Amino acid sequence: MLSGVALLEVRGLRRRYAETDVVSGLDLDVDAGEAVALVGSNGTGKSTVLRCVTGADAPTAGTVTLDGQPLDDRTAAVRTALATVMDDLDYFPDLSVVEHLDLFARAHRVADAEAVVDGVLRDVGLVAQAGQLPGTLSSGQRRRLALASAFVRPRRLLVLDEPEQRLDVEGVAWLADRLVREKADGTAILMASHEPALVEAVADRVHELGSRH
Ligand SMILES: Nc1ncnc2c1ncn2[C@@H]1O[C@H](COP(=O)(O)OP(=O)(O)OP(=O)(O)O)[C@@H](O)[C@H]1O
Repeated sequence: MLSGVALLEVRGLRRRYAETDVVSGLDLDVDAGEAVALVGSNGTGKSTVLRCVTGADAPTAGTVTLDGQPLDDRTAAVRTALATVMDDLDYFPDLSVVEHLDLFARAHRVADAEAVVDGVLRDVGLVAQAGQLPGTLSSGQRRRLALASAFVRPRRLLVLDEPEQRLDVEGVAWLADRLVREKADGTAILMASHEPALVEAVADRVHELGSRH
């Protein structure tokens, strides 16, 4: 971290669709080892904020910086630092669970990829499904694979859109514990969530969207 500069800084973020400001002037900071949660009713702009942060969408106004530099998802430094789990992870239909994770880890040049993948498979509870193709997984297992894909690669900032989706009660408890460990390892987390127990367990600060940002 540069002194006085949060790892992630969002300033004056505005996103207008047609004639409506979905997000109007959001400021937030997330530092290494911190988690910030975006909460609010359906349609209040949580995913829009996350997409503007990751570069999947372009803000109408405002800035997003990582280490004080404009966050540009085309740069190698940002692609190494930023791990996202959004709604839309696609899988290769002919690669197994373990092959997907191996691919992510090796593409990001993770040292000892095999051991890292083994550990994450155990952690997310997909050891028995390691050889299965994505199309044969349950929806909760596919969600666990999406989360696992973020945990096998380098990361300084995790951006998670409703990471609790489709997880069972035990899975949500595991996720809370895992995200607390991520923070302890110095990872910053920005997440949108509808799960109060997850927010309570993980978030250092909560931004409620939909009222005043
Ligand atoms: N590409 C788009 N074009 C027009 N409107 C959009 C577009 N993307 C999002 N919106 C609108 O912006 C608003 C915010 O959507 P967003 O997905 O950010 O909400 P959310 O808070 O994540 O909701 P949820 O809790 O349902 O996931 C919604 O009214 C949505 O219809």
